[in-house]
Amino acid sequence: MNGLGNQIIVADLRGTTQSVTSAAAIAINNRPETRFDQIMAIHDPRTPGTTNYIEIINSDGSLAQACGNGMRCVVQTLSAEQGRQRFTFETVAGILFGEEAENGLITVDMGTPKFAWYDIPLAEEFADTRQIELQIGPIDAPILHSPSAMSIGNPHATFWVKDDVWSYALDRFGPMLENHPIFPERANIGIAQVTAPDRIILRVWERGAGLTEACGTAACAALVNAARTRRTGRKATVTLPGGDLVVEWLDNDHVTLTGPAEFEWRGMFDPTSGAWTRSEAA
Ligand SMILES: N[C@@H](CCC[C@H](N)C(=O)O)C(=O)O
Repeated sequence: MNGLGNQIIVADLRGTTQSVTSAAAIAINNRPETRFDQIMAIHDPRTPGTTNYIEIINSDGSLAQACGNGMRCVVQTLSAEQGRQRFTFETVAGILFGEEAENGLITVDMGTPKFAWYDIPLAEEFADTRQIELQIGPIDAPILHSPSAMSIGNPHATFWVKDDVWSYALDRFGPMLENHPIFPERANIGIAQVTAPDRIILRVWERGAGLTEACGTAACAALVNAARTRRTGRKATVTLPGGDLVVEWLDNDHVTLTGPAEFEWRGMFDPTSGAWTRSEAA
């Protein structure tokens, strides 16, 4: 599937006790026809009252706590299968809600943001994570500096720029920033330009996946970080290379993410041979 242009594999593991191993994820991603950003593995529910347990695997084989675009793909998959629109999921980060609207757009409630340095987590104490000390480039003329940091289940840093987000070599800076010692669990790195109180342009280097067409949790982080630094209001359209997402930070502190999700093809994966059999195109 794709969630606004990024490649998502939705793996149906219901009725099994299997999970996607790190080695299997790397092997699947090494095949050009099955490159992905994340695998969303759907499991049977573990907690009463939830629809399914969802496991999230990055293309480098690491586990992620949250994935906004992938969750929309999961909602789309289950709503096409079951004819119902509302779902309650459990992930390692907690309980999430997802809903498909009449117009086909999908909204996921991504839960509440966390700002304390130890919750993000950061390696050292910062009293105020709206602006942390981190920069790249010459000390007296940094190229990127003073990002806002937060967690929306997974760790994010949003760097603010006034000019074109495309003029920054994110493919070069991304790996350095993702793996900077200030982020003990690594981090997703966004470069954001606020163009109006309700509009943000965003590019993202994803932890464990690299440059992406779209990252839902980074869009949530950009809006929340923009609102808490008074750059925007609490609702904005976030434009990523793959298209637009609408993010809202509600009065009850939850953050919602709305956007599309599309099928590309369905198939069966044989873990022994590593081969896919395509059964149905979108
Ligand atoms: N593509 C995602 C985020 C996926 C997880 C991320 N790479 C991480 O490791 O935290 C999204 O749409 O939110």
